[in-house]
Amino acid sequence: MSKAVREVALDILLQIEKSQAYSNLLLNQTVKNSKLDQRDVGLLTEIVYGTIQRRDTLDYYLTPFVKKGVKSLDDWVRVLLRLSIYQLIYLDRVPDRAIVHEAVTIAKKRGHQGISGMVNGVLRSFQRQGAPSLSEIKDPIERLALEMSFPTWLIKRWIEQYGEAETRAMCESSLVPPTVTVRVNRLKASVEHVVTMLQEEGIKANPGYLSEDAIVIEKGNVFQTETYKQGFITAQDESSMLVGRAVDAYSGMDVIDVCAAPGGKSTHIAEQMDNEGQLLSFDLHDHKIKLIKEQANRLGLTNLESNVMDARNISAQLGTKTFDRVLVDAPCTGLGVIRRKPDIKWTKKESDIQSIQRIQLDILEAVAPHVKQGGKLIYSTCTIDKWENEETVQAFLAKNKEFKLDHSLSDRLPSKVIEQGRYQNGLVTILPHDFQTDGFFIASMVRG
Ligand SMILES: C[S@@+](CC[C@H](N)C(=O)[O-])C[C@H]1O[C@@H](n2cnc3c(N)ncnc32)[C@H](O)[C@@H]1O
Repeated sequence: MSKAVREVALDILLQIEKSQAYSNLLLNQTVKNSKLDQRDVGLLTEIVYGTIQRRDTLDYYLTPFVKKGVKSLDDWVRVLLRLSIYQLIYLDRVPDRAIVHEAVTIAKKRGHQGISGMVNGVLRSFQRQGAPSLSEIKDPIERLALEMSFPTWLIKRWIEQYGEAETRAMCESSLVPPTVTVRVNRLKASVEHVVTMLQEEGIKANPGYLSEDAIVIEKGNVFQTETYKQGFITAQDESSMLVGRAVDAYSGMDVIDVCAAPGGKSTHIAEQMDNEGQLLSFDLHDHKIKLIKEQANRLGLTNLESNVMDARNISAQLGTKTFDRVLVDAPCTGLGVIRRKPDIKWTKKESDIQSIQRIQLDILEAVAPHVKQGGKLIYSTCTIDKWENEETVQAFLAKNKEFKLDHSLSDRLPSKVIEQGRYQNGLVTILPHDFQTDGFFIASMVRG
């Protein structure tokens, strides 16, 4: 049973490494096409995420045991050793003997006698001698980076922006498995009612901690339930739900969401508009529009219309049309959702921040004339990098004097966020460890 799981894990990890495939998408796809049972899926998920999350720490631990150097190993051997060491250190439910035996069996199957002997030798030496201490690393930034398994540039950047304690807390929270949360479709039922419906279908669920629309799923596959299929709920993180509330849209308004796919926030806004008025949901990519439409159909939303558009060319497509609310849930580095997509920390480069900020600013500039006088422009990201957040907003405001920060945003945020001290003058940043949610940034601006 578990031998198959480890081979599948090895293949997924190799694919992520080679083609920079997204871990969550690849894992979901593999699980869908496999015959693995629920327990095996749990183990597979744990090994894949854990090995990516702890990649650099695992390589550091392996270093004294691999004479020719971890980097010079064939990719598959390095990944096999990583995932085996990960299990030896962090998983209690599999006996160490079985972990080593299975690694050696896989090595025999994929390589020659010498390689399986080497894998056996490395893992047995590691068992005997244990992991080398990280305290030998003198440089504090390098030590924290290896301890938490984060790239040094990111640790440095976060320390500059948030200080050492917050950086450590953010890293630690990214190593904890993410919670599954869903948003209740208020057009159909209340949170309490949906919790009962889910319990009747064998799902352990509780009202959310941060968002008034959220339900936290403790146990069970919620996406197989009738409650889900009949459009009572949508998968969404609790901090992401705060964006929909920040938009402050109600029935009869003209609203536009220019970076809308796969539709998490658009469908939330459409629900708050009581399925009335007009919500236009656009995205750059044609194939993603289908996802928005599927969600809107499932949820029974008829006030939402979706189409392809490059937000930077909005005027060419919509002329001079203006809206009461404009949402820019911008493309970003995703540095707030590393807990959910751990590969982000290895694939993003520091230079990506600057190039993505250019796109964010271009989108804001292009949509600004389409905000009605007295209307609101909401800018959100799932990154916590200040350059993509506060700096982007300040740069936009400096050039667009008719916009001001909207201080009424605080009225639409949960009191917990204000008490945490994360709100300031129309801007809010939620760090991943604040409430064990995704990291998020929201700015609300009003056109004078
Ligand atoms: C953070 S995601 C949006 C998530 C979405 N709002 C939700 O809640 O489900 C950013 C989206 O922006 C889209 N995008 C990137 N550049 C764009 C552009 N120039 N114009 C419109 N959409 C763009 C991407 O395809 C991606 O779907």
